[in-house]
Amino acid sequence: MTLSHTIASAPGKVLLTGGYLVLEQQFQGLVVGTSARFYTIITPSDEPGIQVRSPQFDGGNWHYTLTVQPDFQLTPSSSGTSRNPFVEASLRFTLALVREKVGRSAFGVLSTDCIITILGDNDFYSQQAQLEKLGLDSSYGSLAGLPPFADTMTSLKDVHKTGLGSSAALTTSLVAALCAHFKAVDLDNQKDRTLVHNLAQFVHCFAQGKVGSGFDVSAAVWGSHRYRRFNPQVLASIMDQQVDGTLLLKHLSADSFGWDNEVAPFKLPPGFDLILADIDAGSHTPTLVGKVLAWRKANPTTANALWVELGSYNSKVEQVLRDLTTAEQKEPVLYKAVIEKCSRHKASEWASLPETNEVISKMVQLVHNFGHVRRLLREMSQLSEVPIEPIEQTQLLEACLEVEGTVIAGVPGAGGYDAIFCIVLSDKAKQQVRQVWQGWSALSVGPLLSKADSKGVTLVELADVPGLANSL
Ligand SMILES: Nc1ncnc2c1ncn2[C@@H]1O[C@H](COP(=O)(O)OP(=O)(O)OP(=O)(O)O)[C@@H](O)[C@H]1O
Ligand SMILES: C[C@@](O)(CCOP(=O)(O)O)CC(=O)O
Repeated sequence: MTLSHTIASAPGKVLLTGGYLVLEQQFQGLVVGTSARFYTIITPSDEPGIQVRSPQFDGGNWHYTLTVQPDFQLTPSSSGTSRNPFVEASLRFTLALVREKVGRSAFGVLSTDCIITILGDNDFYSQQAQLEKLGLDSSYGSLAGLPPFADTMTSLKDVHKTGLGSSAALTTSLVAALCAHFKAVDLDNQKDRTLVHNLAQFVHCFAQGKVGSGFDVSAAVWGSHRYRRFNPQVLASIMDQQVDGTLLLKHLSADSFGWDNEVAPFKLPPGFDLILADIDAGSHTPTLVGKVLAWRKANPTTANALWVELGSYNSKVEQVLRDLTTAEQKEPVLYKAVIEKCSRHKASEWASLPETNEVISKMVQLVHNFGHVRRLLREMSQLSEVPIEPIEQTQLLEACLEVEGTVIAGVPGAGGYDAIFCIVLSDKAKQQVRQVWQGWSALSVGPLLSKADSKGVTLVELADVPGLANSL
């Protein structure tokens, strides 16, 4: 039987609230999907084996041989550092599970010879080399002029990533594309989507060598949502290279016992635009996380109180954002007028505007609650001596908040010197914030093109995505 090509796409993420806390089931995080996405294209081939290409990278080529008799085995032809753990784990475990799901005899008649092309939106990686080659600065306009899926002119090992979650979006798009290509799932079916989620979490954890919080894979599958993690035990028991398809299907199916993660859909309120910047200084997230957790362990009483207070302000931020969405549905005219009005003033001035109404008071509460979130993150920084919102970032965020129409400015995820996000109310504010970034000399601040996009993993057609066909 021959199959035509299949393309699956999954988004990147920004963790607005819940950094560090989402590692624990007791707490939740607010994660927003990005318009930057990964695409996996599977094309049947006459050449034997599975060839995987990442044309944006030097050395982005891997070849695998799959045998099913006498044992199911995936053998990579590359070795050592040139192997790609995320691609390899996606292929090994997804194909094993697919074979079990579609039935061994049905799988036996399918050809698995194919070419798999992996493409990530430019926003996932620093575009500095392309911009320099073209003699362009790193402004928003220059970035927007680059071709889609531009060559990074470096290897995956050396590329500067921007923190949108490339490995999670890659894993999710590859797992979903394989499942869909071999007709093991229908992504419109909730249980099948849950299977894709559980499998992508397993693959991602296996490839990174530990069970993490999983919010990045969750965002790649479900898009924007309020996230509560799964019990890590659900994966710990099957984290084994030798795990077979039967066991995988049993543990990863939607009905399987133990999956207690929560996904509550979420969208930014109308008129709220998310903009992002990559900070060139960068931080090593695992080091930050390791130090914060070590401090938490050594100081349980202080840390617990801080975690609980921060968790409560994180929830308040989410609730006000939800209330604003409801207010827009109930009173669209008033809501629009308030957004208009607030876009012409600094957030610090909103509390003293002469008008009083429910929407303005929600806007003021949002600013107030997010101020507390940042205060508590700075307290965490000071107590643990980890630069989560370091002073250089505080100064930049405060400058962004001086722009009329900026609602929120913060460090996403684990914080550090990696990135910042702002939520603004107008195009003018967007431009002005980007001007602040461009003129900022204390840190090198590079804008990203991404917007918020709440859509999770999907199948797409070649013609629907500019640049996709040219990259094949
Ligand atoms: N385009 C790609 N093609 C193939 N593999 C990729 C691609 N992009 C990322 N990867 C895989 O993901 C790995 C990077 O994962 P890692 O966990 O280090 O970063 P990350 O936390 O996902 O980064 P970020 O959030 O900054 O994007 C790469 O080493 C590679 O194995
Ligand atoms: C600190 C942490 O909660 C968030 C890290 O997020 P990011 O990779 O910085 O987006 C760790 C995690 O959940 O993986």
